[in-house]
Amino acid sequence: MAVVPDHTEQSAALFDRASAVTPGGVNSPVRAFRAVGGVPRFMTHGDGSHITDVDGNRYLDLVCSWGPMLLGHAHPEVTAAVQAAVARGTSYGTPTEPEVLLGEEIVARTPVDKVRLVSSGTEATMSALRLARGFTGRAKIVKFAGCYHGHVDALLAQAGSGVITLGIPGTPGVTEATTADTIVLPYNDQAAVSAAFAEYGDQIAAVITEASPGNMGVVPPRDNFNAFLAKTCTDNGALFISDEVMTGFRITKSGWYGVDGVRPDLMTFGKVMGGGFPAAAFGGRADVMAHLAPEGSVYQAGTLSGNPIATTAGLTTLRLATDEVYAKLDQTALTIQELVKTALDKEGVPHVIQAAGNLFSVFFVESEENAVIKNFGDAGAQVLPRFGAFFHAMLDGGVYLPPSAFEAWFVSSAIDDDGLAEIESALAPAAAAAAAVQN
Ligand SMILES: Cc1ncc(COP(=O)(O)O)c(C=O)c1O
Ligand SMILES: N[C@H](C=O)CCC(=O)O
Repeated sequence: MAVVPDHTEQSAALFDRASAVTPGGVNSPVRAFRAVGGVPRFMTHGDGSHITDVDGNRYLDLVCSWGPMLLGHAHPEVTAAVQAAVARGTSYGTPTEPEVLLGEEIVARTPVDKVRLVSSGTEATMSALRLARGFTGRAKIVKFAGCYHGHVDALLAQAGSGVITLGIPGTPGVTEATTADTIVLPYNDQAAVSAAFAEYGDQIAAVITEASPGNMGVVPPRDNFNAFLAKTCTDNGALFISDEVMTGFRITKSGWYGVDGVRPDLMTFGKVMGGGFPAAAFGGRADVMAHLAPEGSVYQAGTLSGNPIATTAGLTTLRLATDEVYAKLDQTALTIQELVKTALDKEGVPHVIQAAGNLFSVFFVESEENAVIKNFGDAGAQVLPRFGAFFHAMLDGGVYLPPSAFEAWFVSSAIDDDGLAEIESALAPAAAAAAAVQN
């Protein structure tokens, strides 16, 4: 059960101390509550569907560490496997069996022939780009506005997630030279892609896209956009890179690939495959992956890559993520969407809920008439103060949402009927709070 938050003194005190030693008081900008205001909550522990902060407030968690905690917090089998692995030793800088097992699991679940393990989604996309450039001998990369692929210099242009949440137009420190070969196009816009290939076709190494974007809110591909991208790349000798860091092993056993079946040349993974530890991966066609060192000459490396604790946590998580788990995640996500819609409709708050499998988000639009969020521009046209009011009322009601209107909501299989009831009772005052905000 959630404990309705009534104290935040300990979080406030820790935030002050954190701000003295860390920029903005956080180690990743999206945690800072900047877009919604208020004190970020410092968590001490999680159990199943809930997380508890230093003041003893207990929240039903719809962030799930931004995706990884598919099975909920402190799952007993994951915890036991990790404890056993830690007792054996934490890192050797040599190959180990768990990384082979995790690699096999990824290859079995997805269309990649070969996979290389890294420690973060950022590393995965950065390495996939380098490999694509090394393989094709070309420099230019196409990305889409509102897609976020981690904080890779060349991919920060018009990025989603914290970049849009904080309204950062471009990132100082990223040189013009670094982004000179990045072509940024509107998402879901086939004509724009065709025009870019007409102009630069023989210079484009790769198109990278979130498999189904979740970093400008959830904006699924329309009209077979991924299939169109894959074909356009093939026709022009470029590689199609599908970033499944957020969607991989979450939306289905493989990811968004399990929904649209479009086979990319390269894929990137992270989040769920680390089971709450830093593990990520990129993989793809055997002939492309063969260009990677030590087999080929495109260099890529990592002291902690394939770390035995992270790979044990990821492998145990994936093995527990059965068809039944995915069915439950889908049903839970559907029920929450229905609850949100009922509450907002009751208060007459215009909104659109968009989903990609069990990932979804709520857009507080000005009017519901013909409202579909297709791209970054549509996502940016929300009535943002409504989200802030809604977010804080949910938090006060014991439900922890992403503190941004531009992020997906994540469910875990640990959410039960009691958890759904907690969400339902938080929603009534939250919808009223959103309704009270004048446009
Ligand atoms: C689609 C996508 N790609 C890449 C990343 C970067 O992953 P990480 O934060 O592990 O570097 C993220 C999330 O941060 C993401 O959502
Ligand atoms: N939207 C980001 C990843 O998906 C959120 C995680 C972060 O940047 O801390």
